[in-house]
Amino acid sequence: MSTLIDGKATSARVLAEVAADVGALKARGIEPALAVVLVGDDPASHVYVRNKVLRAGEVGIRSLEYRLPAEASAEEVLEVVAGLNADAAVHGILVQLPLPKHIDEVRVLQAIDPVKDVDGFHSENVGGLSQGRPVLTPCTPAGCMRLLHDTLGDLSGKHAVVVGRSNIVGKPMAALLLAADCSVSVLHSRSVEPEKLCAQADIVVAAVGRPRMIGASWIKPGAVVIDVGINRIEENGRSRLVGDVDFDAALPLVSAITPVPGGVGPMTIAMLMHNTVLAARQQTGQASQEAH
Ligand SMILES: Nc1nc2c(c(=O)[nH]1)N[C@@H](CN(C=O)c1ccc(C(=O)N[C@@H](CCC(=O)O)C(=O)O)cc1)CN2
Repeated sequence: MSTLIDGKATSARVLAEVAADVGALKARGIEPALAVVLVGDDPASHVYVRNKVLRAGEVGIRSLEYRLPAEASAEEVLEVVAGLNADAAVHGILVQLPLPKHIDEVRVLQAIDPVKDVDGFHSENVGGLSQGRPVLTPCTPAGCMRLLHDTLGDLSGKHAVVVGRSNIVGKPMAALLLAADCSVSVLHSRSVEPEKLCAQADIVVAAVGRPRMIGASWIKPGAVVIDVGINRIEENGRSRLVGDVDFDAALPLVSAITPVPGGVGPMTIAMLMHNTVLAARQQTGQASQEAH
């Protein structure tokens, strides 16, 4: 029988853990604070930022919002980031992506102090992740790992296939699976016969951004499937969200699968709160032994 991996329930557990950690920090006089920088008027980004601020409030994290117009210059964004880097009362900084096209994303992300980089996108954190150092880890892949550990326990020796090689998901996901002792293959647009490779996987992580691209022929019976895709499509005259995996085709084959929505998505924001607490601990000398 196939299990549905419930990201909403798992994210609620993560948020409850974070709230307890925040309470412990506050008892020592430390109030974790997260600054969110939003540039432009992408409607989805506005929803995500609103949800980040809401979740922060729910777990007791102080949040600060900086909204800049779509025509803001890179220098204006960098000035905001520099101010937040210099503010000792701010422990986490995130710049919501995507940025407007005229702003060099890498330049902005590299300007964030790596110890406050709660998205884990700075090259210092990216490099640390691939070296297995305890750094701040990108939230979506960290959320996928939590779902995988809760589903399978030890991942050691499993063959994991990551479909997609983005900097935000595919590459850090591969690094985390490798750190968990999986054998990892990363498939991308130039891969030859990708479905044949994918059909050998015990674990499939789909992060390509193409609605229902991964069908039944890609899935080994009994595999665990984590669908990172969030694609809005029109179907039967209605707008709806679907993943990168053809859920209905995969369901009878898999041992467990994340739905879209309600799978990986809610984990992203929960792990952001988790990272903010880690960052606050590290900056105030309360660091735990926890890595990613
Ligand atoms: N600075 C960042 N920018 C972006 C990130 C990121 O991690 N850091 N990730 C995405 C957007 N994102 C968070 O920012 C995000 C995406 C999706 C969800 C989510 O909960 N999805 C729900 C469905 C929501 C809906 O109805 O639209 C789900 O899948 O159940 C949360 C956060 C790009 N930018």
